[in-house]
Amino acid sequence: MASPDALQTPTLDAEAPELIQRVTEEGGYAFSTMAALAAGGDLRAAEAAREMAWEQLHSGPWSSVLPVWRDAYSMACLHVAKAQYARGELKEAFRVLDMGLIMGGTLLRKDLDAALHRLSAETANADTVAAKGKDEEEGAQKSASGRKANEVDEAEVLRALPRKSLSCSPVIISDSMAHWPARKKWGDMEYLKRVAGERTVPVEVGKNYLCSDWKQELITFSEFLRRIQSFDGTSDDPTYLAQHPLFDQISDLRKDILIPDYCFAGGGELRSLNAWFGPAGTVTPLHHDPHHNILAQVVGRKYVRLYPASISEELYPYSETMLHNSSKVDLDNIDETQFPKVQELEFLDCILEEGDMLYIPPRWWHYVRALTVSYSVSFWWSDCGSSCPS
Ligand SMILES: O=C(O)CCC(=O)C(=O)O
Ligand SMILES: [Fe+2]
Repeated sequence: MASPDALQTPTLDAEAPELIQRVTEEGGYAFSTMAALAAGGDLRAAEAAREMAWEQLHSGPWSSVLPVWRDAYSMACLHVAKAQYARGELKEAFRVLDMGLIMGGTLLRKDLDAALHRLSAETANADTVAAKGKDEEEGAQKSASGRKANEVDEAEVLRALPRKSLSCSPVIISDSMAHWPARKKWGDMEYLKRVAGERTVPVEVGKNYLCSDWKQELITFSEFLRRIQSFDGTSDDPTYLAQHPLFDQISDLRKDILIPDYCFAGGGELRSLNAWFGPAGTVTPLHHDPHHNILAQVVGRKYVRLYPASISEELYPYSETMLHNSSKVDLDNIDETQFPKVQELEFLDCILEEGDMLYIPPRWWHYVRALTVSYSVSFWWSDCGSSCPS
């Protein structure tokens, strides 16, 4: 049951008049009227305001959405959640606040976080028990060189990468995260359900993001964990919580990880922390990123294949702007007529074991396949000009 006192929203209370003024200047008269009613606790007005802001967020490409509408969306979410909370509708309030964090602007983030914190504390003792499943383990198979990426010769590649300090080459860093609380806690589904079960997260469903039937969904973390447990690799497509800033969204999970010191070497600046959680069989197709990356393997194992930035043209990057950092080559099923030389290209590969971190230099191509249920965290950072040669 919700406690009688309301969810506190100090930033909203302070910023509301100016925010409403700015929305009105952008023509959002109806929104402003509804927001004013919502401030008095009117749930239907709050929902109407949220709908209006949602429409604005979907009125064109994301980059053209005015920031004021993103803040307006957060504002409406806070009003909806407050009204739901007052009615004891805690699950609904969780979802709405998470939507505010995922889709909204930065202005009211503190209030969204504080409200979620309050809800989490109140539901901490809720019954979250469910059957614990077995991790799916995909056996690595022996094969000749020029093998497909899903045919891993474990003996050959295991720990094939050199172990040394960070350089311009990929390197595995072992035994550097034993002290992370996540290493002990995340193996326990009940813990994850307890701290994040009610939270809404964006997930990807499909073979991989380059496939036509790939889609995105918003589901609760509990539902996500249920899908991981029940995924058998045959009937459905895997659900992948991929490249999501989960730790900005769920502060309890952020407490479980530590930023590796390497990310600050050379005066670098941290760019993003992302979660990559999923069942065995998720694939991130061959692509490259502009930043330095430490991919930390907290739970489970992953196969990673890497090609240097210097051979980019031989990997047939897409020409479209959105996909220019992805390769047209499907490493799981290489089309040899279209890409005859790819089999001959040299690559590095490894199995990233639980507790390992992999340093991936900027613009190095990488393909990643989960061999078991897998929870990884990536840390992207930029340096100050002394970048590795491409
Ligand atoms: O783990 C994965 O599936 C992909 C990770 C990745 O591409 C990255 O960290 O940049
Ligand atoms: Fe990547």
